Amino acid sequence: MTKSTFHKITDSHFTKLVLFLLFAFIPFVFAVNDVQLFIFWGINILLAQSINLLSGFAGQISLGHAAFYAIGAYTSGILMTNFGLSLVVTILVTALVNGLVGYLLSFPAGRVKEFYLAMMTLGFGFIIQEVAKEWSSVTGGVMGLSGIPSPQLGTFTFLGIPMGLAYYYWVVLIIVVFFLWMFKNFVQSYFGRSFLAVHRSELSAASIGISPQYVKQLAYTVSALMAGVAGALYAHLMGYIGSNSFGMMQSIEILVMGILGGFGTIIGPILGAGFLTFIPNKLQFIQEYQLMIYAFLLVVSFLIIPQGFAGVLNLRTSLYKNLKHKEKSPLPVHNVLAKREIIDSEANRSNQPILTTTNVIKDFSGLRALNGISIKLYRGEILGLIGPNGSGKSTLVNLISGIYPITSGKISFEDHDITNKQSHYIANRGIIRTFQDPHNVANMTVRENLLLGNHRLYQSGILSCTINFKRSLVEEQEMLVKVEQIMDLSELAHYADDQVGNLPYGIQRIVEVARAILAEPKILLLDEPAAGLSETELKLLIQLIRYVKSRGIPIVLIDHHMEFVASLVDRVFVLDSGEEIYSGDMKGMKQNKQVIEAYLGVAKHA
Ligand SMILES: Nc1ncnc2c1ncn2[C@@H]1O[C@H](COP(=O)(O)OP(=O)(O)OP(=O)(O)O)[C@@H](O)[C@H]1O
Repeated sequence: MTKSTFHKITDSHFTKLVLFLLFAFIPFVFAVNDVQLFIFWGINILLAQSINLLSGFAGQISLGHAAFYAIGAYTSGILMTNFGLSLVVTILVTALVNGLVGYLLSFPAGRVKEFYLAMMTLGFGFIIQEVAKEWSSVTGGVMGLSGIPSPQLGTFTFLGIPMGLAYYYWVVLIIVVFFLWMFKNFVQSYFGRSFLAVHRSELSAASIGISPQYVKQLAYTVSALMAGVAGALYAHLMGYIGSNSFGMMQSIEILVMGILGGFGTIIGPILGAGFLTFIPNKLQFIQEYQLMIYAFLLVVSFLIIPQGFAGVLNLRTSLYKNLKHKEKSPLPVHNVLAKREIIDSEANRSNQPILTTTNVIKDFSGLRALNGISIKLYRGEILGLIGPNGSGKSTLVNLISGIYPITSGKISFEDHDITNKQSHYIANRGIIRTFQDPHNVANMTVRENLLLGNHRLYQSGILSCTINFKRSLVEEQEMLVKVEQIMDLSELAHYADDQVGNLPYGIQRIVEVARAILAEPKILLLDEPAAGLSETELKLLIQLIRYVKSRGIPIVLIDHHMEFVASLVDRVFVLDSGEEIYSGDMKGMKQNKQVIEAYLGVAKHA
């Protein structure tokens, strides 16, 4: 069976319905102990997807994830025992409380990375466990919280009806299926793609208008919410909770389920959760050596199957909704970009510039990379920014796009002061850039990367994307059509479903430029886009740049390839050691003594 046939079968509504019915049938076939195990699997699926969202998608390490599980279990248990609230209400309140805790944690956690983040989340896990142990008036302390209505003890009612284990199983099944459905919708929307973009590179995500801070806040909130619901289901299943159930070991178990199953996929963590639910239970002797076995599984997983079970089974999750985007759109290709007034750049000089830098200075601890640079960029023109290596070209683009803070001076865009604004803010205003080394998301396909370009144009809210409201589907469809069009224009259709990291370097560059075009820039900043391109790729690049210009969009073009620059630009601005040495047309530049000495002479011998 081919891969696509397999995906078609597993993705079809019919297969999903059959699976759901099979699972619904389980209480009729299996013994009580096994039904309980299936309930645990459901709870573990929520936990595994919760860490999958936070770590697998958004790239935020969490070593204390059991803390969210604990908060959910205690909140729900306390609400039910003390206030007699129903399961539906306790789950909703628990989800809200946990979401709030996750949101608050995102502020300190969002400020640190890697080792420090690992330590912080570990500390968070210990704190919550200690609070559960010591706050005995509320949590029952070391004795734990008992008396929670439980289907196992026959004390659980739902809508006034006593509920046995089988009924509880069905409730858990419905909740898990509902969450998985929402999870899939979320991951396959522009929200999910923004998570992976931030995971791979915050810098590059910000350059297309994604706020890393927002992504982290959302990731912690939703992840904590899911773990909280799992905690609530656990508390009601057991009828008793103690702080020992939410320690370091539980946090590691959650992590192992995600990693072993396959972070960044949907099916992987479901399999990982199943593995860690059923195997230790069937092989009781394992329990004594649990920590050692988990550690071993982690090492094996990292070394042998770094992408987990999902990787072994080739179960990659696509990051867009499978709408009928491949049907050719009636819109012609040139509608990818809204047409702006095309202004002759000569006549345009007397108008207001769209971008101005005034007396910009940039110091890097002792080194002055830019010394009082003032440039003006007018609508409809291509400005070449050239100069020898280390002259400050990229630094200027980094200042305009908000990557570096400016030492002094001012940058204005459409009459707004954008000096020292954050990168994603600047991108969202319409200044889009590419990098010297292509900054695509390597493990996303060409189509998914191009969809990232559209990010700043999406209007649908999080709920709309998660519940698949029609408006969000129509919007996604429109974006997919634009992606198809730009793929036609940039001859990328052939690579649409290939992961960008596996493609030749030149194609990766074209993908990045095409992605920038899809962001509908008001200004496009291209940092050495021709470097390393073959003749054919260069022609394609020129075609794309001309297309952008034909839509009236101004471009700042940095490159050392003089023929390429000369074939495109209206005027040039030449830098040497952070100073302006020439500004004007190409012809004048070629005759300018200072430029010949500083750059062109060198270029000849390079
Ligand atoms: N993050 C940084 N930290 C310290 N120094 C930097 C940093 N970025 C750039 N520089 C320095 O600033 C100067 C200008 O570098 P920049 O990368 O802007 O030059 P460039 O003209 O783009 O060169 P190239 O053509 O090689 O890309 C160089 O001396 C460089 O070493």
